[in-house]
Amino acid sequence: GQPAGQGAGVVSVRGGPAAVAEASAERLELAGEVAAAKYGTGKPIDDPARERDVLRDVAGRAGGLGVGQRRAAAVFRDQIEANKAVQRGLHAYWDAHPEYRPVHRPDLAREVRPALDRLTGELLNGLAATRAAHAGPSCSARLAFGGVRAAQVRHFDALHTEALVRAVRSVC
Ligand SMILES: C=C(O[C@@H]1C=C(C(=O)O)C=C[C@H]1O)C(=O)O
Repeated sequence: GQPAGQGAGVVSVRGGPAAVAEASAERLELAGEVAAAKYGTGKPIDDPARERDVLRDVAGRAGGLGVGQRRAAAVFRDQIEANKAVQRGLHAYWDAHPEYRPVHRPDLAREVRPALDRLTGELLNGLAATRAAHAGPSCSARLAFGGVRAAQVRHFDALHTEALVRAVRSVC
C-alpha cells in the first residue's frame, strides 16, 4: 500500500501553504539582520525604492510560476509590512536595552538583501503549490500548521510570531 498521506487526492500537509509559512518565517528571521544592518546608521527602516524593486522582481517572476500578479503583490506587501514591524520592534528594544544591541553589523546590500531575494523564489514556489489548496477549506489549517511549526522550531518571540501572522494573512 501507499505510505500514510500519499494516497491519491491527498495533498501533503507540508507543501503549499505550510511551505509559504516556513519561507515567511525565514524571511522574518532576516528582519533581525536588516534591523542590525540599519541600527544607528541613520538608514531608515522604510525604503520605498527597495520595496518597489522587490515588488518588481515578484511581478517579473510570478507569471512564469502561474501565480497571479495581484495575489503575488498582495502577499509580498504583507511580507514587507511584517518585516518592517519586526525591524521597528527590534530598534525600539535596542533603544531601551543598550546591552542587547547587535555587536555585528551585516552588510545590507551584499549579504542581507540577496538572502531576501533568494527567499522570494521560495515564497513564489510555495504560492504556486498553494493554488490547488487555495480554494479548498484546508488552506488556512495547513497555513496555520506550518506557521506554528515554523515559529516553534525558531523559538519565535511575540514580536516575530505576530509578524508571521501578518506576513501570511492573504495567502489562503
Ligand atoms: C527589508 C528591508 O526593510 C524594509 C522592508 C523591505 C522588505 O521586506 O523587502 C524592503 C524595504 C524596506 O522598506 C530592506 O531595507 O531591505
